[in-house]
Amino acid sequence: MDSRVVRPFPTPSARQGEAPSLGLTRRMRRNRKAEWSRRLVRETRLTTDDLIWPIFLMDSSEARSPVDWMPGVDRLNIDEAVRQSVHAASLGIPAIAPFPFVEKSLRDPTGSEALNARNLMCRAVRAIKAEVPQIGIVCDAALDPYTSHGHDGVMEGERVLNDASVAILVQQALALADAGADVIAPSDMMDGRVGAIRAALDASGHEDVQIMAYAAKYASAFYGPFRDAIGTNATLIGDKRTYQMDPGNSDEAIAEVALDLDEGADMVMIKPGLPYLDIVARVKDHFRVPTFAYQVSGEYAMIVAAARNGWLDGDRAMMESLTAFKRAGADGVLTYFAPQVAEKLKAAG
Ligand SMILES: NCc1[nH]cc(CCC(=O)O)c1CC(=O)O
Ligand SMILES: [Mg+2]
Repeated sequence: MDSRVVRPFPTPSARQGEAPSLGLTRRMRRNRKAEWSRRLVRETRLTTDDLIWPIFLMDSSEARSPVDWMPGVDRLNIDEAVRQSVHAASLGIPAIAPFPFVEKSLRDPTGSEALNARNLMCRAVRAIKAEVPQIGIVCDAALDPYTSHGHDGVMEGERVLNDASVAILVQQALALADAGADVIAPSDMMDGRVGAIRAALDASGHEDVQIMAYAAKYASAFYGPFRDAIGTNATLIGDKRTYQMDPGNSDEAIAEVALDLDEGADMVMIKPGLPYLDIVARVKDHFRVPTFAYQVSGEYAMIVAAARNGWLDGDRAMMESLTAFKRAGADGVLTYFAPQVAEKLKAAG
């Protein structure tokens, strides 16, 4: 050990000037002494270009209805979703990711409403594209908003079927692409769906539609508030552990990402976000491809709930958590905070 660091500590009563100097060569605090210097040495920054904004859609004459488990987040009707997309584009947010709250009467065992070219998602995508063509629209491919059992695929008894589900997801993806989706984001975790969707998109003139694969999606408790937002907390039977990943696994995430890239994914995603930053870092280091993370509903709810109790500074926790995604290697983040962050970054200049 360096002898300089074993000197006796100055007594607590000693004032700074009177204390014997530790004689340090390197003082890490020097670069932190003022804001200009902290700015100069900062390694990562969050920008508006890093944001994808997930929004919730509903079929309603009301413009908005609050999501109880996500304070500050509302479901939007199509007109309001268009207005909010205009707002997001004006703030410079590159893309939105709509999710539908589907009427209970439209949910059935096979999620057939997902294939309806006039369903809520398809109508919203068309309306947004017509009004704000410059904003990217990332559309989820999964059946859970549409199935009476709340699973992302179709079932036989207790089992969620893989290949039969993929056949339907492909049709759903085509309906979304026909409506004008820029990116298809399969969140279902069936095996082989990226390749099947890619082939079908290519065969139908949608070569330019990108795929953002929810490649490493874990069976997580942090999706709770999302299931309130789209009404699957009431429908879901059992859990999703036979298709979403086990939270204990890391090598398996590498295998999942490798498969999705081989099958044609343009971008990959890790989900949830903050509890899985090790996976984000590992995937980015390993593959060097566009890598995204989803700061999911439960992460949003934790920050907002604590902030509303006065237990933490919500704005700072929001910025810090999102900067952490960038530091871990994410190229961008899906976050319910997107418009707040964009406003804040704009105000800061
Ligand atoms: N295909 C379902 C889906 N797509 C996005 C989320 C969660 C997003 C969030 O919690 O914010 C989920 C939930 C789930 O798998 O049950
Ligand atoms: Mg997979």
